[in-house]
Amino acid sequence: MQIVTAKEMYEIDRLTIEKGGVDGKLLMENAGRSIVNHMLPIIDRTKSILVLVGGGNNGGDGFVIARTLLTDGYDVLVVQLVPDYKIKGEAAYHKQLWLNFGGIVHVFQDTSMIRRYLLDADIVVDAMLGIGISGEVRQPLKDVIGLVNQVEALTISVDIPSGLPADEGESHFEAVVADYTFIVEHPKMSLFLESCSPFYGKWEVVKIGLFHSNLSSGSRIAWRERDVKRTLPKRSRNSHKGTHGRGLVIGGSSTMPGSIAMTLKAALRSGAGLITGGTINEVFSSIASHCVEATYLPLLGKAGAMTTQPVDVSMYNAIAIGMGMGRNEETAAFTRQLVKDVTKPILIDADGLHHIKDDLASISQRKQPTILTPHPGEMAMLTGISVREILLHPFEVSKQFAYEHNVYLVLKGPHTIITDPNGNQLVNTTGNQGLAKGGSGDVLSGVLLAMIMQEQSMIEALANGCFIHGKSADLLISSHRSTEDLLATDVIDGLASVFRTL
Ligand SMILES: NC(=O)C1=CN([C@@H]2O[C@H](COP(=O)(O)OP(=O)(O)OC[C@H]3O[C@@H](n4cnc5c(N)ncnc54)[C@H](O)[C@@H]3O)[C@@H](O)[C@H]2O)[C@@H](O)CC1
Ligand SMILES: [K+]
Repeated sequence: MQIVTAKEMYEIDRLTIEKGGVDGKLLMENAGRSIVNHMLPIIDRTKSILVLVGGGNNGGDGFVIARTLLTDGYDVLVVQLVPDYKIKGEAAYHKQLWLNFGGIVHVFQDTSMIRRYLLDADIVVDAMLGIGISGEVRQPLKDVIGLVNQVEALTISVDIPSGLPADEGESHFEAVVADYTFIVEHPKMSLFLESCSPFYGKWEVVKIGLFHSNLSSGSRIAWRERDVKRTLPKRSRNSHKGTHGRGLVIGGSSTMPGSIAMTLKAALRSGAGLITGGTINEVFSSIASHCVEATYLPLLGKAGAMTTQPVDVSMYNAIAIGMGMGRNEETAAFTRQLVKDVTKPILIDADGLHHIKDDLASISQRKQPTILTPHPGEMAMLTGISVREILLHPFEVSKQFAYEHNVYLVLKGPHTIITDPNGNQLVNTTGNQGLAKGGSGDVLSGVLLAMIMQEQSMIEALANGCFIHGKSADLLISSHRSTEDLLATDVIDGLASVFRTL
């Protein structure tokens, strides 16, 4: 499922009309009809429906929706929020059809009129503004959006909640808070932004028959279960423990022994053949009994943390480093040296990210993949860009960083964005707020390590790992856990139910 900017959406629309020869009026008919088909299961025939239409093609979709519902016997009222002369082109065509079919258009007079209609409506269809919005919402739409958000009626937005930007980078907006949004053909970027996604409510994508096109701006794809099923390597009956690779996890310190234990266990539960924990004696003795399936590589410690030393990694296929290792200077020097020397794929998380912060230049020289897995706070530390700015432009910030430093970047959050060094991006579609807890990242690193060790394209391996991790949390929340009590270790236990369905 391709994620688009407004500009890309218009480009696909243009190609469909010019190259595909599909009339724009037909696309609008398809959009309105598809949306009604998706609405039917959630609307009741006895309810009264108010369709609010604006002056662009989003409003045109609104006229199609109104006509389709009217001919199906629904009680529909249309309020046009702009004067007649503003309705042009395909929208004017569909307005005329609405009138031909016996529909009435109530033209906006004042907000008290809207307030009255809203109070009488059970369902509001928001077709005021789509992806064509520019700048801050003007009056009277601004007030109307405010009123829509005050009433109890079920609000269904067409394509995008009115007022919401389609792209990243906008911080000031006033928008409809929808209960449902039926998105035309491709999710817009804002669906995956922390500041915008809550406005969408529940959402579904409706197909209207647009041209398939490869955009020049690189791929940006929402990664779903069907993608995981298609790309996740199947375990062969003939495989042995070495087939699925040997992984090494380096981390842990006397005050944080649990982190590495979770990473080891998560990697083993995600199909890793052989996993070794590289850690200091104090950690090893406290966790070995919790994770008996792993083997251990003793590392030299000083004051409860790792110190500089050579490590032979020749027998491992991939390495994860950083979890719970602490931030002292010797551990940092050890991490930097190891990352520089190792000629294997290496995933760096948590404290490891702090250690390599000032050595990103040598990271970009590495010949084997480097995977960095920061949350926004760590991303801010790595880039010097504020968390606020990162959350405002996560796609662009990720792309630039991955390209500049030649890394695979997993920017964690409610919609984790995975970016490869060429700027291709996959966005995870699983997970819930129960994962916003200590230990979640350690578990994710383990799942990702197991994925990296199996034969998959690197970006797909990372996206599959994020999907599986989030899905485990989702399944637990939908059965016997809550977002409050969910623990990182529960997510490890939940992996079984995810793998059973993939
Ligand atoms: N492939 C496509 O792109 C298709 C798009 N369709 C619909 O068309 C929409 C895009 O249509 P348009 O490009 O006409 O744009 P919109 O319908 O989103 O908005 C354009 C209208 O809003 C007004 N406007 C812009 N900024 C404003 C602001 N800040 N305050 C108040 N009014 C403002 C403009 O004056 C114009 O009248 C999509 O969101 C979708 O719903 C569908 O009809 C089917 C095909
Ligand atoms: K809308």
